[in-house]
Amino acid sequence: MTSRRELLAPFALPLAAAGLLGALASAATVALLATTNSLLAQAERRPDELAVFGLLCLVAFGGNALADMLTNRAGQHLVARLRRSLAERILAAPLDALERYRTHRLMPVLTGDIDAVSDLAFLFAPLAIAGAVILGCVGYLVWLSPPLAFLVCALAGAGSVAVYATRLRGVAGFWQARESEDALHKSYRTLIEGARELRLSRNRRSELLDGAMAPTIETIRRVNTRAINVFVLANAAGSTLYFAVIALVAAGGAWLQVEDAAVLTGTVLVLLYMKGPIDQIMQALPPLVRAQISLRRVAELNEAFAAGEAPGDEVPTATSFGSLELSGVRYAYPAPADGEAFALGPLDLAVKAGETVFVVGSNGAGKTTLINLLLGLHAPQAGELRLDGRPVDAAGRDAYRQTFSAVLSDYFLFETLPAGADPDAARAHIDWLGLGGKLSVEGGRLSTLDLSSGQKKRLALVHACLEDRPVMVFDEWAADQDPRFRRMFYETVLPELKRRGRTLIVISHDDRYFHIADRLVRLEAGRIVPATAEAGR
Ligand SMILES: Nc1ncnc2c1ncn2[C@@H]1O[C@H](COP(=O)(O)OP(=O)(O)OP(=O)(O)O)[C@@H](O)[C@H]1O
Repeated sequence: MTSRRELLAPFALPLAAAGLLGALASAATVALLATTNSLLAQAERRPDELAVFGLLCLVAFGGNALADMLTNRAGQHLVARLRRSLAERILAAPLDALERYRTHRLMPVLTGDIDAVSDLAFLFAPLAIAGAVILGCVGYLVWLSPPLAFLVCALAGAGSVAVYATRLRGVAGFWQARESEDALHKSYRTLIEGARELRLSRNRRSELLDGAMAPTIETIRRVNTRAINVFVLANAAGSTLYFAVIALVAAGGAWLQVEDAAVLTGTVLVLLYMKGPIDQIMQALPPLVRAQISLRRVAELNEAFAAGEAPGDEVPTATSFGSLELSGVRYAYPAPADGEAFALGPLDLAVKAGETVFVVGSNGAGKTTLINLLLGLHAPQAGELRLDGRPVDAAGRDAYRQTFSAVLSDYFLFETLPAGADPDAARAHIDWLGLGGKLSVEGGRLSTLDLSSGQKKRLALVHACLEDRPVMVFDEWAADQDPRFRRMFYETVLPELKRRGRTLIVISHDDRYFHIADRLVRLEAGRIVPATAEAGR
């Protein structure tokens, strides 16, 4: 709740100003109605009354337009601010928190919910104006005839209570549909990311379409139809009730002892006019409810990533780096529902500047988990990580990570060169890794990323080489290289990087090349075990 208030707080002032302007415009509108009624009742039009009429038109127009423009501006600012602040929070979030949240839950919030929240602001001025017009109209009705005004208010009050109760039922429906939309997003991801596998398997296709997507789509259709029908029913009932009130007023004037014809015509005129703002409020309810739900989701996301990592400023340089150390470090993944969690450690490991360390071991032994801890991507749950003898805490973790350049096993390839990279150096590295005829460097960008998987991996290595970082980490880099480039990686690239003074941490299954390492670190079931003397032969 606090978070929702925090999100909207900066917009309270412009929205309040818009509300005031809206109220001014509404007062002018009600005055216009009164003037119209008195002009209709007179045989002759006085010039001063016509001038007042013109002036009121101007105030109503100006107030309405300004109020709408103010809320539009506040709404656009709100969306821009939410987009930026959520992106910042996601970038600063610890990786574990991001992995726990899951992409299929993240994307609908970043795309749909932020836009829906802006409806709150866009709807504010029209609703404030509509509300003020209704209030003004009621005031005018009371002035015309208190008994008639009382009748109108009693019937309208009863109608509002009925509409509010129905609205609560509709809200529950929208909330249910929103949960299903997350499931739909998960299926969309499978649809796109599993495109090839789905084309190879009819069974998987029908499993996805008929088994997962169709029931979800159907649930959303059913729930949304029902929720909107509830709103529509409430609106229709409100409209009918409204005409019943007008009929009562028209026919029952005598019964209420209203003798003045101008009072009766005035009341009917105001009632007819009031129908517009009342309908406007009714129409705005569904988007308003959706916006409230979206705001709750945005606030949840904001809260989930509230504990971001502070970007420290002390970044080690290639010359200043001395060593990194893990001491008594443990890390366990959350336990799956039907099994035991994998736990790494406790383990101790020190890597000194200029060393080439190979991390080896069987599948699932914990090599990537160890690398994620060394890179500062996961925080140790026990023990300590040290850089040059100094413990790395949460505040220093982002700066610590700037020590490394890495090509991870599920790496992401950027289209642009690393900031500050020399294009000539980039071209030299591209040629060195056999990509010369495949792509070029134009204004800090790579001409294409349409490459084979082995070529993409070489390009990721180019990026890593261009970053001037003291420690380089490779997670099974050579796994998808042909024998020539695999050999080149171990016998040419790694020795060259070592010659340049880089510290190298390499996850490898290529036991033919273990002798390239200064030292082997062997992992088995999450623990470091003594390595045989294969390294540095
Ligand atoms: N995100 C995760 N959540 C839960 N458990 C995980 C997660 N990632 C990995 N694991 C578990 O941790 C164990 C170690 O995984 P890790 O990726 O570190 O192994 P590895 O030695 O790099 O294996 P490989 O040689 O196959 O790449 C595995 O048994 C796996 O089940």
